[in-house]
Amino acid sequence: MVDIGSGSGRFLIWLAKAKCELGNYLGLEIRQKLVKRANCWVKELQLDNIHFLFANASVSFNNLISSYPGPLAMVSILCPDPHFKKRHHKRRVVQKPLVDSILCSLAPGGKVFVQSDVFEVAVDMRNQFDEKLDVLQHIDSVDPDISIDGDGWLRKNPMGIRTEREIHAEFEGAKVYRRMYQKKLI
Ligand SMILES: C[S@@+](CC[C@H](N)C(=O)[O-])C[C@H]1O[C@@H](n2cnc3c(N)ncnc32)[C@H](O)[C@@H]1O
Repeated sequence: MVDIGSGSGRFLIWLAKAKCELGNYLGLEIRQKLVKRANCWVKELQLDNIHFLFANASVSFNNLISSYPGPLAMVSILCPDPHFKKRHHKRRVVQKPLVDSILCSLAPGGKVFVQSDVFEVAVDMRNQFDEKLDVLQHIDSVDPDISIDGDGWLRKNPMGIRTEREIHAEFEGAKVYRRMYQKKLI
């Protein structure tokens, strides 16, 4: 699993501890200090199934992942930086080339999980992944236990582990908008 913009690493470290049977976890983060600190925690916790890499995912995702032997089970992009100003939207991490690379690297049945507490950013991510509904399907059409609200957002975090930003946003009373997709089997 790859978490893009892993921040403090909280989410991925908890996941790697809780679901060690599921495989390997890689966090990509553009802030080197956060990467260093997260890898220190990994060492202290003696986890051998997780690593954080200092990388600009927009530029390096494809290269990094193509050197990994085997397809990905999941890619998450959780509360990415919003870059509110219109002229800065091109700095948002979810752009067409990244979406295409993610879809290429996912195993059939592999999942993409995106969320944001900023509605406009969530809609932007949703639009970009909804454009790929020939390859992907939204998880509510696959898993009857998944509940979505009237606007198509997941009612709760399906991973059961929250990110740092998510905790902060929910503590402040904000809604977190979530979508999860699964790559079709054929
Ligand atoms: C708002 S924080 C959210 C962190 C974490 N996902 C969470 O939900 O708590 C966004 C993170 O993405 C990182 N980031 C932004 N652009 C990135 C890029 N192109 N590649 C990798 N990380 C990036 C930022 O440094 C920051 O740590």
